[in-house]
Amino acid sequence: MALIQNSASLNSDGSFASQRQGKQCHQSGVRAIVENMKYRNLYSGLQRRLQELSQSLNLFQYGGRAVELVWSTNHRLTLALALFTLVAGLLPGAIAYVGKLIIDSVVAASQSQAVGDRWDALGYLALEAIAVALLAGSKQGLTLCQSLLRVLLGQKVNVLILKKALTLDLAHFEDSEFYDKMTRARREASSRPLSLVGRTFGLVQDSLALITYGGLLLNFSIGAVFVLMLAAVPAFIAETRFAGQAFRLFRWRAPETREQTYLETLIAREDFAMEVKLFQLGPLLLTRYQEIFHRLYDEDRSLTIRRGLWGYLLGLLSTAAFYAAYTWIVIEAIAGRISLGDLTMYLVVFRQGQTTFSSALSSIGGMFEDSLYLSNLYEFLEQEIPQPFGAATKGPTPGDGIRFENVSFMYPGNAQPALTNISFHLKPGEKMAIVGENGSGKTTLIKLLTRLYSPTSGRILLDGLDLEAWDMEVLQRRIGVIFQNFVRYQFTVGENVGVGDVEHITESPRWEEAANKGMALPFIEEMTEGFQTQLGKWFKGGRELSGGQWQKIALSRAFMRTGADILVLDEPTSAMDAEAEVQIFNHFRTVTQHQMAILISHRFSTVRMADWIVVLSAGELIEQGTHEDLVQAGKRYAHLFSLQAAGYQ
Ligand SMILES: Nc1ncnc2c1ncn2[C@@H]1O[C@H](COP(=O)(O)OP(=O)(O)OP(=O)(O)O)[C@@H](O)[C@H]1O
Repeated sequence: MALIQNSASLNSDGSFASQRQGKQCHQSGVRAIVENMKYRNLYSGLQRRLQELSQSLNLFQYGGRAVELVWSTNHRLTLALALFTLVAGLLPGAIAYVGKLIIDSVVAASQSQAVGDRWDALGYLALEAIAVALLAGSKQGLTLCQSLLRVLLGQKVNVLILKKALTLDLAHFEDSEFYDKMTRARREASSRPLSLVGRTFGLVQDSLALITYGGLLLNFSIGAVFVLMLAAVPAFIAETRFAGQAFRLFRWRAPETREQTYLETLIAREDFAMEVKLFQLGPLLLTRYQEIFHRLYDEDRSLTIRRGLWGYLLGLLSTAAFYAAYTWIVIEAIAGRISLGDLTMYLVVFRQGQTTFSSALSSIGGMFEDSLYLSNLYEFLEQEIPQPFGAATKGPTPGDGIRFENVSFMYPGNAQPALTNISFHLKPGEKMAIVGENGSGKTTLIKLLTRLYSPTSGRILLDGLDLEAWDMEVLQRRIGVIFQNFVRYQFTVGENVGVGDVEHITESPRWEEAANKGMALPFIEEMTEGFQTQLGKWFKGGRELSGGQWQKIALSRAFMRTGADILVLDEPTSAMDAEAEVQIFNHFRTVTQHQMAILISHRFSTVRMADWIVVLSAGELIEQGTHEDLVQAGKRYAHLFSLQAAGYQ
């Protein structure tokens, strides 16, 4: 910028000088700007590269964390792994050295023909055989430890992930990025950590071998060792950079991978099969799946080709350095300055050094890939989850019931509030119905009441105390709830009812009582295995229920919480026949006499039985009162009621 200003002032000053002078000044100013830009570009390019490199190098820290993880999984196996790595790393150098001793002693023995020299040669031979046997043993030991650790570690990481998942809020499950992290973590839980450990130890082993080779070469020339190490640097940097790029690619494409997984699920899962078949969606879904694959494959191919090409070219540099040093050694041997044994040892060192070197390079590449996984795993495990802070087990005015005071709520990421300024009071023993068109906020209101979400503003009070101040467990014990999308567990009938109160999940008398209240008992008793009948089709002998029967099971589940004084039913009878519905509600009133109940329904025949009705529209409470009041008022409720009544005439 300074230069641009400078050049401008030169031009304006130039009005006093000759035109030529002005032109010269202008030209030199432009040249300076161009030079400056070049340096700046070069500098920022260099800075970017360094940043990329340091980001890539940062990933190495996960090697340490992986070792920690393995250590905490099983101390003994980790120690054994380290020991075998050490032995497998040091022995190749020792074997090369013993090889030299064998040749030298053979040459000496053939020249002297002395018995002692012959025994020396045979002794070295035996030593080499022992070392080779040890090496094979340590490699086998490594494989053994790794297979055992793989199983233990897979289990440990899976449990860590699942434990964390249990602490998550509902909002986390709805956050697609976070959900991505969790699915990726789960997908590769059993293989990646150990693979990283295997590669970290592999790298240590290769490095040890390279160091011992270097040590052997040191006798020959320190310069040669230095040149060989220097020649390895470009290949190392290139590998690190490409692995870093692969990492970034992996992160960017998370949404595509998720889409692929989703398409796989649609095509291959039993719950979607019926609709996919009937709508003939199969070919369309498969084409989409393949398109995503080809897009990803094109990116992968280009990176893989560049990585391979650069790896080969830069590898050639180290090969050239190797062979230059090798030629030097051969010349020294011809000149008789080193022994035949030395020559053979260096030959082994060079040959094995090359293989070890390329194996170390591929370990580094692999370590990066594994580190990506671990960085994702740790990001998931270390995500802070704010814990509910309330600890109260009772409110200041027991028997006050539930109060909503100016409650508003907006879902994270939404532009419109789902609820605005909702206020009402529900007293103990009262039955309240919520009505409103689709999307008016009925289910959201229930989610706030059950504390799956907290209001954006306003308060919800139970017994005069804000829900936020209640101990979460105590609060949840007081509420029995079924949502419209309740879970159809692939468990037995009894357990499907029992999950409503996990502390009594296996108590069959309770199942029976709850199933009776939920009106599921008659059809359960008709099944040959009764409460022991396996439900769903995932497991052998499983039986499928009708939609209405499932709803009765879910309703019974809500009745498992005998201590609950609040019952929340979100469209509990939508799949039931008309007779069952009437029966259920008459029955419902008698079994919930002292409980508060909140009921969401689109059927006015049900709604009219409530003591109090709340009408929602676009997130606002537009009317409330008894059925008779609201019909008389002649507003929205009366209109909807008469519409539905007309449909039955
Ligand atoms: N998890 C969510 N994330 C973001 N927005 C949501 C979420 N769930 C619901 N919404 C939005 O909040 C509004 C209210 O939804 P809600 O499910 O409470 O309606 P509802 O009255 O229960 O509808 P229905 O009668 O169809 O069950 C809708 O506009 C909906 O799009």
